[in-house]
Amino acid sequence: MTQMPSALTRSACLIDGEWRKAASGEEIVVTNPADGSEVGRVPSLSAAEVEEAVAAAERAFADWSKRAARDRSAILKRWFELIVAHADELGLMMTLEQGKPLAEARGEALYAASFIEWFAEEGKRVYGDVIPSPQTDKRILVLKQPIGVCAAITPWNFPAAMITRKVGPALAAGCTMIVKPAEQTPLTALALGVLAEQAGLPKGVFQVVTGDAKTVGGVLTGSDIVRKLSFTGSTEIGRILMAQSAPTIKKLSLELGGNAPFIVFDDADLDAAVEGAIASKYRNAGQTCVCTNRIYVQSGVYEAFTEKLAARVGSLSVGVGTEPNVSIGPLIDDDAIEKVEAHVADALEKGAKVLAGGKRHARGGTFYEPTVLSGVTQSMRVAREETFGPVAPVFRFDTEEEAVTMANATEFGLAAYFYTESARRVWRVAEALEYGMVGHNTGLISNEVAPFGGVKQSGLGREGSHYGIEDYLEIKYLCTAIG
Ligand SMILES: NC(=O)c1ccc[n+]([C@@H]2O[C@H](COP(=O)([O-])OP(=O)(O)OC[C@H]3O[C@@H](n4cnc5c(N)ncnc54)[C@H](O)[C@@H]3O)[C@@H](O)[C@H]2O)c1
Ligand SMILES: O=C[C@H](O)CS(=O)(=O)O
Repeated sequence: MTQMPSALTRSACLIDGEWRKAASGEEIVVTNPADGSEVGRVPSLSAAEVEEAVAAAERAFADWSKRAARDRSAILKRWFELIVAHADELGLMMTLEQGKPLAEARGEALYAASFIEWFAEEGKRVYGDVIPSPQTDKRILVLKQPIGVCAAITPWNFPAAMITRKVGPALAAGCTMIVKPAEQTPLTALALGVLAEQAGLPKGVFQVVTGDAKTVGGVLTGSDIVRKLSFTGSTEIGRILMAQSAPTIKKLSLELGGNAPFIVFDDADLDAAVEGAIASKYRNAGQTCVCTNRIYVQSGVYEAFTEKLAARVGSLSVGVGTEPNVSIGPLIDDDAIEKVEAHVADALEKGAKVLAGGKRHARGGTFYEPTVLSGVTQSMRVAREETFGPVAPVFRFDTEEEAVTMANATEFGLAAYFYTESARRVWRVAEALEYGMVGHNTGLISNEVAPFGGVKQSGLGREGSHYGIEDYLEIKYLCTAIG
């Protein structure tokens, strides 16, 4: 049985520079989605213990916010280097608690590290403004200052990157951060805490708390000391947290659900489009917020594209993430595979056909065959709901206008993709798609330098890029009389 790397594994929370268990002794068991085996345990903290972390973050803010950006940057760079140096161990931890194949998991560790490296530099370029005054005896300046104590609540599908995409800008800006990871994948978050300590982050600057989501979330959203909440997860929970944050007027960053369309026009490079669809659809077994959820193919190439896609999908290997050459790991839990099954069943009942997969994998558990459905229509659940699994429903369209209208027919607006060789069409379609991020002739758009985020009910704000640090800063206007 593959074990968690002991040097990075903690069964305690990081609070005020100490590794602490819950006074009650209550714990949350962490299991491997591939076989349900226990891979670790973490504390189930009480509200009072989370409050202690909030108080520690406030104490740490006094010094951390006043340090020179260059000094904060130096510590963040050491953290970056340690994450890179431990990418193999962090990858193994993610495979064991989240299920993704080792190669993907190690890739996520490096992706997570890239946000720390990026914001270690961005923190040194938090510039203000000097504005020409309308009065000659006054000077007008704009300062940017760190918000203060921040909290982050993160999802299970990217146990490392969804944390560093928030903690990197927060700490670079001079804020302090308390993270509540998903109950399914807390061990990776705690491992980041181990490396943060080794990097020299002062106590209280970065803390990791685990426990009942409503209990921990209730403290983090209800405390007036916490001035900002950054949440990544479902739109349903995002609405709840937004409402809970209202009484204290918290600044919010919300990275929520998606329902990405993938449009293939008649003039597309079909082989490239198939590879792009594979990359976008089946990454993390389809469990990413920017995964293609609907594939729209123009009539002239519908049969050719679906035939190529089905053949390619048939070559994807399903297995335990620690095994070699595995493309598709298990889904995170029973609820996840039951939702995938329900979406496929609904589509088939309404006339769709299975071109590949279409059922649970012979390995059992939460393994599902990578699936391609043809003959899909807007009346089916896969058109309206985020499947969050390895299912590619392929719709047919005739005109560009029809494709864009169907692509936009959702309350979500995170990512969209389209393939065409027409330069004129690139501008028309990219501007018409109601999404925060658009990929043209590519199915992979995520990196640390670009603004990641959605519109409509996919969220608020942007992460990564030079925009990402703005959400952790307050603008102060200074008017000084010199007469
Ligand atoms: N936009 C993005 O960048 C992005 C990235 C990853 C995942 N997601 C979305 O997240 C969803 C899947 O992830 P998930 O299942 O972990 O989402 P989720 O919303 O169920 O959980 C996300 C986090 O919220 C916590 N949580 C749940 N209920 C809570 C409550 N009442 N109070 C406080 N915290 C609570 C969970 O413990 C977890 O830490 C999908 O919709 C996916 O699209 C979005
Ligand atoms: O689930 C969506 C995350 O944001 C993952 S990624 O940033 O697209 O890799």
